[in-house]
Amino acid sequence: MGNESPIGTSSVTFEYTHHLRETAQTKAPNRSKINPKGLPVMAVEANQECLKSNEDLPLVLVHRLPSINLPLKAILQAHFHLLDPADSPEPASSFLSSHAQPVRALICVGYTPITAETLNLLPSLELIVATSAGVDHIDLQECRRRGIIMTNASTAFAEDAADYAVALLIDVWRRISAADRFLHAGLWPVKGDYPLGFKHCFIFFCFRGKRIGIVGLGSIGFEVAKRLEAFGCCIAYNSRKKKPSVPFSYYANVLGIAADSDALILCSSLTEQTHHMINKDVMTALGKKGVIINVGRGGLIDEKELVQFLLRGDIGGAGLDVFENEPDVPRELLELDNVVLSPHRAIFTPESFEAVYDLVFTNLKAFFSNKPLQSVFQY
Ligand SMILES: O=CC(=O)O
Repeated sequence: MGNESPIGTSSVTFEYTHHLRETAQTKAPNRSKINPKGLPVMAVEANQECLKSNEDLPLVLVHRLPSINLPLKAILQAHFHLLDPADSPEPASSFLSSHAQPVRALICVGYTPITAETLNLLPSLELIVATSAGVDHIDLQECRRRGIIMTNASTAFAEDAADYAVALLIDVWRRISAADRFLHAGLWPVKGDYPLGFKHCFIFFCFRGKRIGIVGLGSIGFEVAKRLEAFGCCIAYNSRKKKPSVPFSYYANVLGIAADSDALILCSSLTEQTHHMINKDVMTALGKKGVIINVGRGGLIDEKELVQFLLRGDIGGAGLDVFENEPDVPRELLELDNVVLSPHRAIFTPESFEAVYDLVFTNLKAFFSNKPLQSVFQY
């Protein structure tokens, strides 16, 4: 999720809408104007009124950079007493010191960093609800030490991220973007058919029977597996633990899965343990025809090594939605036809964000009623 507003959907879920309509009708039965976000205007106003009397609602801190919006806020305000330092002229740290001592639950919006210093200002914090799939912007070590529970949005984003990962693989193996550039440049009539081979090597690969190694079989990885199984691929996975209910072959280490795969698809979270897990040795094991797809985080790969492997032809190609120093992309990659690049957009669909609304709302409700949480981050 980028630094711009990550939540820009056109509709909201039934529960929110239902609640808002009810509120709107009670407070102002004659008005039914709809605001641009699809919420009844009166409901939003009614929620603002609620604010005046919402001290009894469960307290939730909104943690966001002022540049990141939370349109969900109007809806949440009807159910929770939201504390949002970004709305106050006070510096965030003094706002937190004076108001946030009793906060037990926090919504972390987008990639707003949560540092140990911020956590120190929140002595009662028990739950972080992240609106992103990745949580590498949060001090995980400190959260673990404090026993803070964290939920992320990977279940909400899983299908869209998986579609994108498969699309990148199709593009790398079937050279769709490269062929598109060839046509856009007007080269078909000049150079003839788009070349099928390069240096004695066929560049288009079919999917049937190809060995796919999924690194990180969480909700996103699992959706990738389902899709590629339907393409006739053989699926294996690497994760911290073997998953007893999963029919795919398990590899305890990434070197082993790389050696036995035609493509590695990275779906893991970035943590201290997974940082640069795709290193020189792993790329060597993957081999000259091997392809890497990354919809996790740039830091999973030693990017400098990746560039060298691609330039030398020591791996077959890459499809990358994420990079180590976004928005900077290594310039060398821009020249390569066996590399498909995308500006961290795998999860950006209105449907995904609608699912995030649901998840955030459901988890906060569950937490304050001592019910089980969804999409709990394991760390
Ligand atoms: O990359 C997207 C996310 O972490 O939500």
